[in-house]
This record gives sequence, structure tokens and C-alpha cells, in this order.
Amino acid sequence: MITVQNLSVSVNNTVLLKNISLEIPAGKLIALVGPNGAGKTSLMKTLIGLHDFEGTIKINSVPLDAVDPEHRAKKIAYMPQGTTIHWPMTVENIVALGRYPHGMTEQKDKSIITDALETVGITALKDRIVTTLSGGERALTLLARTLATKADCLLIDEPTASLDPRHQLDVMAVFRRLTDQGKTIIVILHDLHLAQRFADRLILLDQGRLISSGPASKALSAHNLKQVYGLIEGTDGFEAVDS
Ligand SMILES: Nc1ncnc2c1ncn2[C@@H]1O[C@H](COP(=O)(O)OP(=O)(O)OP(=O)(O)O)[C@@H](O)[C@H]1O
Repeated sequence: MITVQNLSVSVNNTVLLKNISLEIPAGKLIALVGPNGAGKTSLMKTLIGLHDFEGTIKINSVPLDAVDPEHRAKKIAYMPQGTTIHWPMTVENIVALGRYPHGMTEQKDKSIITDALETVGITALKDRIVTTLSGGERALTLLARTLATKADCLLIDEPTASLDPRHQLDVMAVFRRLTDQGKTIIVILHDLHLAQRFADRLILLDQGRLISSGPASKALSAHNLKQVYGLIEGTDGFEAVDS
């Protein structure tokens, strides 16, 4: 479980997050949503210790800064936004980097890597050089690397952005299955329909503030959709309030 109390983050006099308090229970699939620039990535980066902060973050009741970074890397894995990979390595070797915090010693690591490739459906790509892959194939490779960490908690920034509709559904179904098996997954999504359909609860941010945390019906209430996104939910889906 992750507990956040009165969290504020500023970088170079710019306020990224303002007085956020929330609880993220273990074993749940959480969608972190909000408009561009709302603070979603900033919150994820703060949870893995990449930003200085005011307030309290506790992982299983232990303050974040009391957990040594090596142990933290085994417990929490972060997949950043974007799919650029500069090194001409094979897909299998990129996925193997997920084992780095554990050292790469055992046959067990090989089966974990094989499982991660299988889980995201890219076994056939394992010998390809990543710099030759399509954007979606690279995104799946990075996701497999994240799964290969076997961390209890996965923080995943916009994994569906470059995926076709079928792969988006497949990836969300993988997240659902992993959380049903006990993992905690926080995933940044812009597709509110995917968030509504798959997540146990949503965290809605706007302008660095927490607007709502709870089930989709609460977080994406008509009031919040209008105030935060300028949207209303019509019979044909979301529409701009001023259209
Ligand atoms: N290091 C930084 N220095 C200054 N401003 C920053 C820094 N990092 C983020 N910001 C600003 O903080 C705000 C929140 O950024 P963040 O990346 O967390 O948004 P986001 O909700 O993930 O957005 P998006 O959906 O567009 O990816 C943005 O206005 C961004 O420009």
C-alpha cells in the first residue's frame, strides 16, 4: 500500500503538485488520469524518488526516503512515457535489463524474461534489434522489460499511447490479470473509456491538485468531466461542452 499525505512538489519555483493526500491499496489497478500538464508524470516520478517533495510518502508504512534505492527498485518498477530506445540491442536483451536490480545470474531469470515476452505477446520479436521495431512494438518491449522486474508495484506512464485498439485491450487485460494475482499497478491513461472499463479506481488530477480518487462513477462524474476536461458525456461519447 502507498500512502501519500500533504504532498507538494516544486521544481525551479514551478509548482508541479499541490497538497495531495491519497491512499493506494495493494492489489488494485489504478488509472491516473487528468488533462495534459495535470501532474500525472510528476506524481509517478515523485513516488519513485525522482523529485524532492514536501509531505509524506510511505510504502507499506515505511517512509520512501527510508527505503534504500536498490530495495526500492526491486519493489517498484517505473515505465516512463515514450518509446525511444537508442541502443541497437535485441528485444530479449532489452527485456533482460528488467532483471538488472536483481543481478543476472540464474536460469530463473531466463524463464522470467521468457514469461515477460510471452505475456505481452512479443516472443516472435525476441531476436529483433529494437531500433528496427515499430513504435507499438517498442512500447510492448518496454512493457515486457517492466514486467521482467517482477516488482510488486508497477508505475506505467501511458502504455497504450502508441498501440492499436486490439493491443490496448490486450495490455489492459494483462494489467487486470496481474492485479488479480496481487500486483499493484498504477497506469497513466488518456483514454477515459479504457480507464472506466478496466481500473478498480481512478485518481483524477488537474493543475497539480487531486480532484478525485475513487471509482470511475465518482472520479468521472458529470461535474468533474466538465470542470476538468471541458467535456460532457453524450450519446455518441464525450463531447466538448462548448461544441
Ligand atoms: N522539471 C520541470 N520543470 C518545470 N516544469 C515542469 C517540470 N516537470 C514538469 N513540469 C511542468 O509541470 C506540469 C505537469 O507536468 P507532468 O509531466 O507531470 O504532466 P502530465 O499530467 O503527465 O501531462 P501529459 O498528459 O501532457 O503527459 C506541466 O505543466 C509541466 O510543463
